Amino acid sequence: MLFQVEMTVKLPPSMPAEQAAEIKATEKAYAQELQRSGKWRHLWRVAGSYANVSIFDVEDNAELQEIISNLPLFPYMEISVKPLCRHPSSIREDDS
Ligand SMILES: O=C(O)C[C@H]1C=CC(=O)O1
Repeated sequence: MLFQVEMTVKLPPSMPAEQAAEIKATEKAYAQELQRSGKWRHLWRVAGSYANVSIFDVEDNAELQEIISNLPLFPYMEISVKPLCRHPSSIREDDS
């Protein structure tokens, strides 16, 4: 199942820079592992924002929830999820 997920990061301004850097590094490793596994299919920065638009390819809603809730930045993000299905005019083989 494919999902579009939008994540907006809102770290508290009071968080020490060292702690923020550690969380971001852990997040990066987790995100890259999920990309290598194929579960996190696309990851795009929203220009001008500390936000991303991502496409996840997971078994079901429960797996998406598990992945997202384990993101190290999860407590500091606003997240929206939209389920996707194949567009009838798509020419891409891997859209479903
Ligand atoms: O930077 C972000 O958009 C937040 C998050 C998503 C992947 C990652 O490495 O950090």
